[in-house]
Amino acid sequence: MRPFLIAPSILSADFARLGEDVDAVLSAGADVVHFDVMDNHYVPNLTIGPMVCKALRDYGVTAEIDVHLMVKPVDRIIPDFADAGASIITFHPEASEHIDRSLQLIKEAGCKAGLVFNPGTPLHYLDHVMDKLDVILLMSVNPGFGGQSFIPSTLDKLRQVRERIDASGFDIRLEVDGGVKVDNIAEIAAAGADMFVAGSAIFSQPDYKAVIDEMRAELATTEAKS
Ligand SMILES: O=C(CO)[C@H](O)[C@H](O)COP(=O)(O)O
Ligand SMILES: [Fe+2]
Repeated sequence: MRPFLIAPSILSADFARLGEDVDAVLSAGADVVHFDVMDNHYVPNLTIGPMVCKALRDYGVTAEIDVHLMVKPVDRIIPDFADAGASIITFHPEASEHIDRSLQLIKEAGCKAGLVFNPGTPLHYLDHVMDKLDVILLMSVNPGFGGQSFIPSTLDKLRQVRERIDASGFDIRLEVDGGVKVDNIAEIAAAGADMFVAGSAIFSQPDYKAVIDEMRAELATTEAKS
């Protein structure tokens, strides 16, 4: 399995000083910036768009930016995020009229592409697009808000997707998003995830490095077992 990646969700960052907060979490050892885009239509919340992504790039953020689109429709906003410096763009298949086309648009724009599955979304959307995926993101909460509790049935879903990825032979990251914390990250990794979004668990603490170090220590116990 590939090295574990920790991706703080900036949904829980301080929006009044976003550049500094993103710098701080990256300096604390985070790998990827998870960027939650909510449209008050597909999900009942409204957050940030391409201008904020570009502002982070202009501020000097060079880490990968993982744009999690919780929007409907999907396609129109893809080129804007690519131009704004997104590295990875993921979307929810039920929010797209044409999943294959949306994936192609992301790739043509030069970004890595992924599908996101809500806790109740079936995995059959993977059936004919595995060759086009760089990331599969399993939501472990219902999308729309940070600070929710991890839904335990996600562990079984992770195991199923891990099997599908391994059987496919494709190089696909398995990302998990929602309620990830120090005390459950090892179990989540053991179920097959290799990329971990954590918002409130990191940004609610004064010392980001301490939390990220604790997460890595937990992940190391999983690595040692596998
Ligand atoms: O996509 C999301 C919500 O829709 C967020 O990325 C997610 O909830 C992260 O926040 P937390 O770690 O606090 O659960
Ligand atoms: Fe997210």
